[in-house]
Amino acid sequence: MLARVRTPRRFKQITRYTRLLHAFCVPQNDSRWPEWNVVIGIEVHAQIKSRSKLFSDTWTSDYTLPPNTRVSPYDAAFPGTLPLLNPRCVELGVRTALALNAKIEPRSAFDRKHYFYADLPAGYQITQYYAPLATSGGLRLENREKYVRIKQIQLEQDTGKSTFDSREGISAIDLNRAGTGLMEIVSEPDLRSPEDAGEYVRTLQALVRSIGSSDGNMEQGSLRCDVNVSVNRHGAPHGTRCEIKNLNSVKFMMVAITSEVRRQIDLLESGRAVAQETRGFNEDKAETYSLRSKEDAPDYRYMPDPNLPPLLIDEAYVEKMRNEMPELPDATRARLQALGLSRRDTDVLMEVDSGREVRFDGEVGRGAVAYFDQISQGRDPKVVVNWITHELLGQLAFRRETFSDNHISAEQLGDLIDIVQQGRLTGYVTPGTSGKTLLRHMLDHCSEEMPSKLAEKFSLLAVSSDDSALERWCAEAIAALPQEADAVRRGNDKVINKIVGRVMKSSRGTANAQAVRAILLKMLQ
Ligand SMILES: Nc1ncnc2c1ncn2[C@@H]1O[C@H](COP(=O)(O)OP(=O)(O)OP(=O)(O)O)[C@@H](O)[C@H]1O
Ligand SMILES: [Mg+2]
Ligand SMILES: [Mg+2]
Repeated sequence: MLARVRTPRRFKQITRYTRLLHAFCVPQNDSRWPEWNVVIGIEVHAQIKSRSKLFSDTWTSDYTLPPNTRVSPYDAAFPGTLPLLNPRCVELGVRTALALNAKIEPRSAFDRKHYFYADLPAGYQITQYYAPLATSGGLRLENREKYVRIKQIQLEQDTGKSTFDSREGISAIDLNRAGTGLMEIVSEPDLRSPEDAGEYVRTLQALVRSIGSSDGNMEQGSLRCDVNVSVNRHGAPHGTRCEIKNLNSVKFMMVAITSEVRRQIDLLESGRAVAQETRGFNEDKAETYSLRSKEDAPDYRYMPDPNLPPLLIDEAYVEKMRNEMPELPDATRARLQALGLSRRDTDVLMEVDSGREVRFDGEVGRGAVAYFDQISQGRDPKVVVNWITHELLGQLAFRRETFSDNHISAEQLGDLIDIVQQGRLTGYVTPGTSGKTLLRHMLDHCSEEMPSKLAEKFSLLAVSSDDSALERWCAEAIAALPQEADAVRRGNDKVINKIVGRVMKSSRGTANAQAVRAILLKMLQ
């Protein structure tokens, strides 16, 4: 007989590391480019979700505000104004670094990166170049069994926005965004395909959202990617990289990488070389184009910012942040699956959840996972998830609404699930259908009324056999049908169905026919 041996933890760890090692070293055979290895590293810029900007006390804005309504003299680089570091931005940066398992540097510093552009009034951007906030982290890609190393995380300022009006021939400058805090999260070149890159950005997006450090909204520009791509033949060292700037959708990023890989392979196969350059992406043509070559790369003249002291972070602060960390997506997934939810249901809940608001001051998240957690207290998790993902989300989708439009509270949905599960709903339709009808009614009519009360109002609650209403209806039916009643008394049992029918009619279908029959028989004995 085979003995069952528990796999020691260390062994499991070693297997995992071997797998990781393979991800780095083993050539990937991709049928799209069978002879080539693709190497990708991504710089993600995530806008920090703080109330005020990185170095001024002006409130951060979103794209809906009129231009230049959130600008302080500092943001506009008026002479004599000085930066003052916003501790909230540091806190959210540290939380992000912890979520990425990175090492928080006890001493980091701010530098000036000089370049001239109309949306950068000071002529330099404050960033962390020589000493970043955090280093050597990593992110696990659940669906691709991959671990991507994170080189560093740094804090920096966002720029303003310039829009060129080609008819008038002028540029319009909006400084609302100028000075907003950004986290630049730089990966090592560990990604090997457009799909890896897509999964990496989505996972990172879910992570920053789950800890509330960024909206991570690519369409609105609060998460932007610079993607570095190179190709090499199997076994050869990494090739020369090109950096594609400012991609703001996962889909376009994947298209941009595919097209860039093909361009580089075509160059190399025709005997030419790939020149290191910065490139843009044309969405209409699905092509990348050259912005500037390495030779034209601006000299940023980095220098430490003389107005900002080094940022010192002690272990006690990091420990405090670590203790206050909310549940991270990996842990949430594991917890939900341990409750018996299917992978699909878990994914749906977490996907719907990703737009959630999470605050650290004790307030609970308003997302789908929090909703599920609240309702599943004391109820069957699988039944609850079914009501949320199938019934509720299904009806919301039918109404072209999303989860954030849902106004049914956790208590209300919990109550609805209870009355359906306990078989208290009945009617001419099946209990499940009545439940769905009630749910639809609740979505149509925003109210705080509990479903059990609504069911009572609409006579959808089953009347239990000990209910006095039942006996009253039975007595009334006997009085209304004296001949039939006599027939039953004389032993003609079949006639009782007519009296039962009468009672069911009085109860508008809410009575339990078996119970009615039993009561009638007792009364007519
Ligand atoms: N051979 C390569 N192929 C693809 N990507 C690479 C390669 N070598 C490095 N990279 C990636 O390029 C990126 C370099 O980013 P980093 O911020 O360090 O420097 P940079 O792009 O030169 O500076 P800047 O922040 O000014 O754009 C990293 O994500 C890294 O993983
Ligand atoms: Mg960079
Ligand atoms: Mg770069």
